[in-house]
Amino acid sequence: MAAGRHGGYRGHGVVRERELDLGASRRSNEHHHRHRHPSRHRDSDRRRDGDWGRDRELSNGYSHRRSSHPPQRSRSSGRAEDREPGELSSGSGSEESGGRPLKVREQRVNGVAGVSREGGAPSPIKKRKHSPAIWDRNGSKPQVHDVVRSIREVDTVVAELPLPPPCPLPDVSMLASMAGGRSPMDLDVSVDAQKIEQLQELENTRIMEDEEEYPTMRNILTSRWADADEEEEVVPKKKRSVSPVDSVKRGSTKKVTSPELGELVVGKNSREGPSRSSDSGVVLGSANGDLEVDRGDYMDLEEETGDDSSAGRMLDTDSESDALRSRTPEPTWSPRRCINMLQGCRSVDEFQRLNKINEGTYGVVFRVRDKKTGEIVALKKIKMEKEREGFPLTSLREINILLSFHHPSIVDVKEVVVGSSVNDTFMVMEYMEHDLKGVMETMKQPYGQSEVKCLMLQLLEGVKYLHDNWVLHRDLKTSNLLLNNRGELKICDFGLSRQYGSPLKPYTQLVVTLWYRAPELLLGAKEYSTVIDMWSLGCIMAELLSKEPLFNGKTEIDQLNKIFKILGTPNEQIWPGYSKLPGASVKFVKQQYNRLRDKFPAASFTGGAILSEAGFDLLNRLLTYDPEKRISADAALKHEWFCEVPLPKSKDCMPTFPALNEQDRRIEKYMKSPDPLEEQRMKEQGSIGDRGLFD
Ligand SMILES: Nc1ncnc2c1ncn2[C@@H]1O[C@H](COP(=O)(O)OP(=O)(O)OP(=O)(O)O)[C@@H](O)[C@H]1O
Repeated sequence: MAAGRHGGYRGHGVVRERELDLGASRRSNEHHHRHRHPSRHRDSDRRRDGDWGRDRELSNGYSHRRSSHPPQRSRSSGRAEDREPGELSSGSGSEESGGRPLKVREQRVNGVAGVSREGGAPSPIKKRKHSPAIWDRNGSKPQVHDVVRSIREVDTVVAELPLPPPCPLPDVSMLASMAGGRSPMDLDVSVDAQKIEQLQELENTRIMEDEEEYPTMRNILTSRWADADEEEEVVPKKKRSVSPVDSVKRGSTKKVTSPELGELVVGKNSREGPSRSSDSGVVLGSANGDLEVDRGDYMDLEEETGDDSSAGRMLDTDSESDALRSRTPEPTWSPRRCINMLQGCRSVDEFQRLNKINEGTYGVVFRVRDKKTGEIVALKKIKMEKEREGFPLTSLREINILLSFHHPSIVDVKEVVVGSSVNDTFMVMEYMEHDLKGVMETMKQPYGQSEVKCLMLQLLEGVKYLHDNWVLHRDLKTSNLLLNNRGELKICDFGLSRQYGSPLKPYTQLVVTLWYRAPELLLGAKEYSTVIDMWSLGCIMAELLSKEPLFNGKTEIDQLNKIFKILGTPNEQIWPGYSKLPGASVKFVKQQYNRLRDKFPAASFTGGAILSEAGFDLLNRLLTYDPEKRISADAALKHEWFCEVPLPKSKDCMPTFPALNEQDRRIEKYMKSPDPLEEQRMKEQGSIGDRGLFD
């Protein structure tokens, strides 16, 4: 099975030969070129992005002899304004459509899923979601100093909004009708939509229940994507710890609190570790001194002490929060509601366990056989917080996104199944033989350029699809990229993903595994968008080419130093706005620009990673310091590198490997970047020697 249909594992000692696989490449290039680069696209791309063939200075500060590339359209003035956030589109939201979601038809280009613009054919999966931006229309942001007024305003705002009414608590009859008395396996696409609705209801129910607990914290009750406005909430303050980010911004007079960069506010039993979400419990200090909260972060958390009221559970008491607290009803969460929501799902007993694939921070993944159909699938058991009853909201988000999104580069979630209790909930996913991290650890030589192109194209297609649909993945890394022996790459693990809206809002910085975390996050930027994912893609591209993580820092400071060492220390000139970032006040050693080419030369006599001029240009664009200038997924897909020899390898010709996921994974001995939650836990336990940038 692991050998795939190629009759055996293709070894990886012939990388360079593969580069010369020009026959297939040429064919696929013609095809690729026809579909991916029709002249009208190229013209418009050039108009927008400039001709990258002329001399220019790279936006990460490196002077480079290729062409100047004018800054891309401003992220705030591009798609974000043109298209209503939350509008689901599988197409490329390019300028040709004025940024509106295009009606597209998916097609395979060189074995890689692509999209083409289609005049009128509606996308079968086009779907409108409720936009977080809707909630911003008044531009009002509740202030900490006026919590009581905010409470009233929240009520008013909620009453005004043209969104669906608050979802009723689910009941058995609703669920019975949802399931239609049939197995979820029998459900067709329309019923699938019902399942998604059900998940949305459940997510909303959780939000509502939290609202019941914290009525003053929530101003969005009904939107499935309500959490996207996470930081608009107003929370009474409690000084748990002081963030150097805030110190930098506000000096020593700060009144409100922010945990340290990415600090996780843990539940009542901190020894049990943080909540399911990396976002969970993260409190952000806003520039104006108000306290802003990452919405989802409260969902799964319990009070720190039993006698704390829920509204003030993470925060120090002051008179406002006391007043607030006195109005706060006791938590009313009932696990029964969750159980009800899961009725109609098949039982996990209908699957035969074959082996445990891997255990991540948030779930355990098993390889199983569907007893009914014989199909091999992956089951991800959702880890529940021990400290609190209830279904983790972030797991709901992950299920919700994965059930909603269908794309060849995104792992397909088929259904949700349950065990004997609500604590045993599983996502049934298509089974993939490997993840990219595991594959690279077993490879003797790194991928060649044509293979990297094949993988990067698939990855970019998936990321473009997410961004077009207003979702940030926020944890792109090699272990979250699954591979099968048909050469297909799929993005998984949407545990940290989140919808974003326009205008940009502050989000928690504690996202993205350290090694793949964008510099603006490391430096404490509170507003970020899709380009944080693009930085991760740059790190992944470099890792594919060299088989080594590009920046493997141990702490935030170490990570920044590693980045600066290779790309140079940024300054206001190459990154306008840099000096205003909280972390920029730290005196970093001045490093010269830009040593990336040393790592990826155009030719190598030692068998090291090589990268053409165009490939290097793309890598530089992905690793551009200034987020405004960093390349988008859409533009990256059209990059010249994918059109030059060696052409992207077709998926069918990609190397195959023994299926790692058919064995229980050994304890990982490999260098591993802690994920954001793990990182937080280590910080709390003091096991990161070199404290973080803002500690
Ligand atoms: N559909 C799948 N098929 C095969 N293996 C999978 C599948 N989904 C996940 N895995 C394996 O399980 C691992 C963990 O999965 P996932 O990243 O979804 O869990 P997690 O708990 O969120 O992990 P993390 O700690 O990295 O955030 C993946 O790296 C991959 O090796």
